[in-house]
Formats: sequence, structure tokens, C-alpha cells
Amino acid sequence: MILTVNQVGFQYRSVKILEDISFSIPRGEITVILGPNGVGKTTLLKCLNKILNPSTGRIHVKNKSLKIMDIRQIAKEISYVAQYNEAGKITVFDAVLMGRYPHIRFTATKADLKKVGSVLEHLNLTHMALKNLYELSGGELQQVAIARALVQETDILLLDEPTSSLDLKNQTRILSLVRDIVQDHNLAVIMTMHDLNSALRYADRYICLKNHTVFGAGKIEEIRSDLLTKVYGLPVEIIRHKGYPLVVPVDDAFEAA
Ligand SMILES: Nc1ncnc2c1ncn2[C@@H]1O[C@H](COP(=O)(O)OP(=O)(O)OP(=O)(O)O)[C@@H](O)[C@H]1O
Repeated sequence: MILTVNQVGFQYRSVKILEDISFSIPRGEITVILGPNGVGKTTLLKCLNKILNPSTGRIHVKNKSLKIMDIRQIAKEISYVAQYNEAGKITVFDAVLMGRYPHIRFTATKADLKKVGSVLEHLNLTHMALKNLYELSGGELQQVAIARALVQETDILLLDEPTSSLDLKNQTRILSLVRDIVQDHNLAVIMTMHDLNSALRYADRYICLKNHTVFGAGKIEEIRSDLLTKVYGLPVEIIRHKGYPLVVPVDDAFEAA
């Protein structure tokens, strides 16, 4: 296991957000964290990246305690794409190059610049390399943030709602690309996602949060509609269309809502 989480709890001042969270993350798989608004998904991702310090419990990255790792060590192992991305006065190229910082000693080398160029090309972003971030749309900014995470070349990628601002074609493109990268480089991806159909299609495992803790976890193909119904408080069923699972609210769902 590349990442292990043991009995982690977190609170903002005296308000309990997470309690007794435990799971392990393998390489070569996408794990999706599911759960309703405000349940603590982003908080959990931030604990995994030491942006926030858990009040209780232990997190280990490759058997090393996150507590004793400094920012540079963490940035070599874990990249993080936040749910909302700042749009400052910096070009796309330079913003993505920032992802190389954990690897740069004094100044960026030709290899660093080449890496940025190739990731931009891979994500179809080359044409906007010299634009400033503030000139981009929300979806373009989100793809730039993903590009920055990819040039960081970490074994663990944390993605907070990575496709929330993307159109259908870009959602499919980015999630397929993430899946290919996970398989080709044996990475571990942990992402949060509200789009249950994309989650069921692209993730390998799920962790469902409810009432501050893990309510269910397992292989995504084994996720059950009654679990989702309890987690989201809305009656749903899982049907299959052309072999793909689809989560649909059942007839009386709107009354329940
Ligand atoms: N800086 C903060 N100070 C105090 N409370 C906070 C802070 N940030 C978040 N919270 C609270 O922590 C809880 C969990 O927030 P979090 O953003 O982790 O939820 P989430 O599951 O990611 O939600 P969403 O699906 O809406 O993005 C929420 O109740 C939120 O109000």
C-alpha cells in the first residue's frame, strides 16, 4: 500500500469534521471519495497532503509518517489539484512549471521545460501556454491545475472535483487520460467527485463518507444502490446502459428530496 490512513480525525476549532477514518490506497488504481456536500471530502484530501494537520490518527506515505515529512519531501510524493484554482498574473507555462519546483535545485533545466511542454501538449493546452491565468475560463484553469500536478511527477495524485468545471468532452478526455496515466505509471489517484456516473465508470475503488466517517468502501463494481441511497439521502438505483453503470434517482426521489 502506498498510502495508509489510520483512525484519522480532524476538527476545525471544536467542530468535529472527520472521525476515526481508516483506509489504505494501493498503486495502479483510482480511488474516489464520495459523500454529500460538506461531509469532509476536501478536508480529508487536505489532511492527506498535510495542508491540514489531523487532530488524531496517523498517515503514512510509503511507510513513512507524513508528520515527519517536510513540504519538499511531500511535494515529491504527492500532488494536489484543489477544487478552486487561483487565476493570477502568471502565464500558463510558468504556472505549470511551478509543478517542477520540488525537483529543481537552482534553476529550471532544459529537461524541466521540456516536461512542461510535453504535458501541455498531452493535455491540448499548448495554444494557451503564453496566456495569463486570469485570461482563462474556469474549465481551462482546471486543466492547467491538472497539468501542473502531472509535471510534478508524483506517485500519488489528489484531485478535488477535477472535472467540476469541464464540459462533457473534456470530462471524458481528462478522466481517460488520468486512467491511462495511473495504469502506465502505476500511480495512486485519490479524487473526490459528485458525478456518480463518472465515478462508477473511471474509478476502481470507492470510499463513502457519512456522519464524519467512512460509511462504506470497496471495489467500485461492487458499490450498491442502497449504500448510495443512505449516503446521499435520496433513493437511487444503479442500472446498466450499454454495459456501463448509471446511477439514477428512482421515481419518488424528488418527494424524498
Ligand atoms: N476553514 C474552515 N473553517 C471552519 N469550517 C470549515 C472550514 N472549511 C470547511 N469547513 C467545514 O468543514 C466541513 C467539511 O468541508 P469540506 O469542504 O471538507 O466538505 P466537502 O465534503 O468537500 O464538501 P463539498 O462536496 O461541498 O465540496 C463543512 O461543514 C465546512 O463548512
